[in-house]
Amino acid sequence: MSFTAQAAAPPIVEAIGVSKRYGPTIALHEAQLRVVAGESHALVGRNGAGKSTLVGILTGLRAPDTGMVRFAGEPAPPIADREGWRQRVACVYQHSTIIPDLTVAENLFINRQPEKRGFISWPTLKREARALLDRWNVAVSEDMRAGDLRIEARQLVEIARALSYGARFIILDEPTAQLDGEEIKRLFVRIRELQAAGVTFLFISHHLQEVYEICQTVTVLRDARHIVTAPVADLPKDRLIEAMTGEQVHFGFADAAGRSPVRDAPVALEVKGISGEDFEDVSFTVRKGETIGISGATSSGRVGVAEAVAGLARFGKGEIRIEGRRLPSGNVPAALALGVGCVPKSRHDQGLVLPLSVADNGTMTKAGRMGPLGFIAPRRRAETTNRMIRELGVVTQGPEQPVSGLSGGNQQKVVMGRALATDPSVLVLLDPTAGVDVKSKEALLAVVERMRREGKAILVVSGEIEDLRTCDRVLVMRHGRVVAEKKAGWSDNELVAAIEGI
Ligand SMILES: Nc1ncnc2c1ncn2[C@@H]1O[C@H](COP(=O)(O)OP(=O)(O)OP(=O)(O)O)[C@@H](O)[C@H]1O
Repeated sequence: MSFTAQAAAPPIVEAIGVSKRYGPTIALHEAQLRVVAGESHALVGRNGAGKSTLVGILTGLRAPDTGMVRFAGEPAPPIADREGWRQRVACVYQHSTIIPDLTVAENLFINRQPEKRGFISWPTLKREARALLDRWNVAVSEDMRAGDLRIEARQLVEIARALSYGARFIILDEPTAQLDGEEIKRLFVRIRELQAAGVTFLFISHHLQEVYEICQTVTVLRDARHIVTAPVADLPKDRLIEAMTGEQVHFGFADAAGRSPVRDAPVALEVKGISGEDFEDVSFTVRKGETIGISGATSSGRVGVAEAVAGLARFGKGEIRIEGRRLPSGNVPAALALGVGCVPKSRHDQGLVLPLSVADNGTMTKAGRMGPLGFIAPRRRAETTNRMIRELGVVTQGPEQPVSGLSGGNQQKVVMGRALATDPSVLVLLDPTAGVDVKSKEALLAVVERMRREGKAILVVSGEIEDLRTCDRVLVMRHGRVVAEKKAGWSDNELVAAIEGI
């Protein structure tokens, strides 16, 4: 399409004056979005700005209270017409919609298997799946169990599935959140190829540099409202952040570079030669008042080491001591009892019970400590929860609100609050700021710094530069082993080079 034809054509998708409330919460207020065919369009905003609500409306999962959605100038299908929506739009979520126990081919053609006289024709199914994967250049076997796919491959399979329904507009909801540097580079190559082949993307990310790298246009939502839509080239980073936060801000992430090293404080965490499923012979110590980072690619073994310290994963050889006392392998209650607090990797699968309240989630690790038989006296529960809400700045309607209604950043603050509720001496933080916006990130890292000053020993396991900058030292892992150690003061390039082994 020529540039003038493109400008004249109706947008591939348009949301006009869309509003949505959840009880007293206004999730969207007369919001608008206009995505031109062929572009990659970023949708950004702080946690709770209304992005997921808008995605729900654009994909027909939720009806707006007022306003409308149009696709290529035509009104969207009725909500009940799932097939109609699938032909126009798909969303690849952070949490996969793929069924792990089915093969890739079965996942691609779920509920629309080719039939021969009323029976599913397996050879045809496989053949069609192969053709579909080849057409979109997805190098994945159609016979593979979908649960065994890496996240990167799983995302491509989901994109191919959406394209096979006819949709040429795809929403990517934080697609890079669980990928490492190399994987992100490969994903971006594929996005550009698909874009050249006529696919339009709406890209949601809290990593603003990615917006500049992959998108041509950006829309900012703030407090349920549309703030601005502009070419990314016209909106430099400080103005973009200003649009997101509504204030001129200078972010002050804690930085360990100027701090004098902790030398004589007692060792709180001692890890000696431990080996586990994906790591080998890992040793380090963390003193009270010290923050140590572990970084590396997603498959480097960094998560395994952290989970071993938190009791979430087993280790075979070696030993872990918490203030001198030996930690049994793979035993969460024992880790808690010895004084380990943990922010686990996935706040949905391991962290929070979504239907339960802020108070229930926040005090869960304390049951059994506050009273006999795990019963927590209502007054103590309320005190603990209110303190957490205050100290961590959780934005919530109150202690009894289900955490499912909180934004991502506020959910993460509850996970952090829960890790701190037992007053641990060792804190293990896995990707503590994943999926949270710049300001919540700053707030969470300020809490980490406060905990360090109070004398806790902190282990931060992360791929995020800002998280690692709070650390006195960063251990870099590759293929299950610690291969480098960087003292605070490293440059981004230096650390990335160590992580990627360049
Ligand atoms: N099911 C729900 N029940 C009650 N409130 C909700 C529900 N879903 C969203 N909200 C509220 O609506 C507002 C907008 O939330 P939304 O999830 O759309 O924001 P977001 O921009 O996607 O945030 P994040 O970046 O954290 O994912 C928030 O205040 C949120 O708490």
